[in-house]
Amino acid sequence: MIKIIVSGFNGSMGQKVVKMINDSADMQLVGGFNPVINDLDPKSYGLPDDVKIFSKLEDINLKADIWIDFSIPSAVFDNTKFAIEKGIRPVIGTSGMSEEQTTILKKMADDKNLGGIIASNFGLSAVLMMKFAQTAAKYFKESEIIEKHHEDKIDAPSGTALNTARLIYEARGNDQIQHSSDDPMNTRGGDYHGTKIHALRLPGFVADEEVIFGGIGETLTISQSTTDRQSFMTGVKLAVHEVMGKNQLIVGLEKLI
Ligand SMILES: NC(=O)C1=CN([C@@H]2O[C@H](COP(=O)(O)OP(=O)(O)OC[C@H]3O[C@@H](n4cnc5c(N)ncnc54)[C@H](OP(=O)(O)O)[C@@H]3O)[C@@H](O)[C@H]2O)C=CC1
Ligand SMILES: O=C(O)C1=N[C@H](C(=O)O)C[C@H](O)C1
Repeated sequence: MIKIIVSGFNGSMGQKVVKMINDSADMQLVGGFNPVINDLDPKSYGLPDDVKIFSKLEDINLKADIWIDFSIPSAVFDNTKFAIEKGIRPVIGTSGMSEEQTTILKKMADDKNLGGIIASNFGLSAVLMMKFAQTAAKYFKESEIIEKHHEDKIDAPSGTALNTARLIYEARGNDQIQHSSDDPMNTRGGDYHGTKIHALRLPGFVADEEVIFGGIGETLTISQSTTDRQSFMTGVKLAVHEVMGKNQLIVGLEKLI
């Protein structure tokens, strides 16, 4: 049985993850973490009595195999550091970590031979979009990204958009167009590794992304649309199983599928 703690267990994603665990024969929810709550009674969240709810990292004293994190950008680094220090394999979906923070966490986990994953997106359509964009990047030197999310999303641009831009950059190698600085009205988006990113936050969206490549006399658009957060659960479940057999921290679900 794979014993799991869910950080952000009562959020939009956390609730889907809790259901996914409860529906899986080989997984067991042992703990939930959220420092914003006062009520530590599992029954208040519709959870069985044997699930322990924590509001302080230092109180977490459970034996667990996996730490799943869908919390907030400002907390995810410390949460993941805590899990790695405790020898709990991190499966991290929370966005907003810098490349430097990811590098630090990867080194910490790798030094302990601890499996884990940080994935900007657990959805199949987004992961395939990133893979296709990597292929297209070899043939088109210019690209821009438009990402569209619900109005409650804290961070911009999205982790997926940043990861897409980074993968495009890696695929191009040195063959990279350099952009001049942003125009004064800042209507041209932010530049990340040579790809401009435009972030929309509007009611009506869950999570969409378009990667647009421009060439001489032609454009190529790769787009994906998320209409239900349930779509992320296949990837989260796969990640949980995969990291149980790994001894390093993987960055990106595209490395596993
Ligand atoms: N990788 C992927 O595939 C996906 C990633 N995400 C990312 O996951 C994160 C969560 O998204 P979503 O569920 O929509 O957001 P929600 O706001 O619905 O959920 C976040 C939860 O975390 C709680 N929380 C606040 N502070 C902390 C903390 N320090 N530690 C643990 N939990 C905390 C919040 O509590 P309270 O509400 O009480 O403040 C809330 O319950 C975001 O960063 C989002 O970008 C989302 C979808 C897919
Ligand atoms: O906040 C969200 O909703 C999502 N966040 C992730 C991101 O920042 O890319 C993944 C997906 O886009 C949904």
